[in-house]
Amino acid sequence: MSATKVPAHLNFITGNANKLAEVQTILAGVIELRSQNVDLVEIQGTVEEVTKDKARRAAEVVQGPVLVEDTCLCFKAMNDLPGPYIKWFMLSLGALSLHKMLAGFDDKSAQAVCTFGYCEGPGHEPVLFQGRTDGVLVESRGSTVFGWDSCFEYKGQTYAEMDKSEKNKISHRAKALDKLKQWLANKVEV
Ligand SMILES: O=c1nc[nH]c2c1ncn2[C@H]1C[C@H](O)[C@@H](COP(=O)(O)OP(=O)(O)OP(=O)(O)O)O1
Ligand SMILES: [Mg+2]
Repeated sequence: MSATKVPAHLNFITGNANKLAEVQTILAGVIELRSQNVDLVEIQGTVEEVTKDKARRAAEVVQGPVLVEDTCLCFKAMNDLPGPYIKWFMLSLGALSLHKMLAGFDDKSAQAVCTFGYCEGPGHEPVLFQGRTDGVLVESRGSTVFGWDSCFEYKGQTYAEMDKSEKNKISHRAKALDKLKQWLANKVEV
């Protein structure tokens, strides 16, 4: 694999305004963040495969360096499904019914997984940065503005019940971005 150069700015390709807002906040003062809204095809596979493919497609579309991100919600009782397919369950069930997916199971453990992929350009191998946060799936509590935030409880509070600044300290996304920041700071070539 050829070495990936650490970029001077990032071009975050996403169709999700809530993700973008969190990433902007977390990376403020660290690196310049630009963004483009591109609806990318998402393949089936492991989250690593999905994110790498997303990064390669985005790099092809913009013909340059890109950052993408894929978010999973994994239920222990379902051996980590829905995982990368959580988006489709959210679109069908909505935040108010999502908890019913585990109605038949005692184990409500859930893990939020965020995987960023940075690709230097068409033909380059993407670099991945992943963060995971453990919680439980609960009946919706709090604002339903952002995906399953109101259904994912961490230490007694759902993501939707926390202040944004609190979520951004412990979230799957913050943990993944910590790794990205380290990579930027150390200028480690992967
Ligand atoms: O922190 C989060 N808190 C609550 N819900 C979240 C979070 N992060 C993503 N989500 C939702 C959005 C989508 O229903 C699914 C991930 O799907 P995912 O393909 O990664 O996101 P997306 O299609 O909305 O945007 P993108 O254009 O970046 O692919 O989980
Ligand atoms: Mg998506």
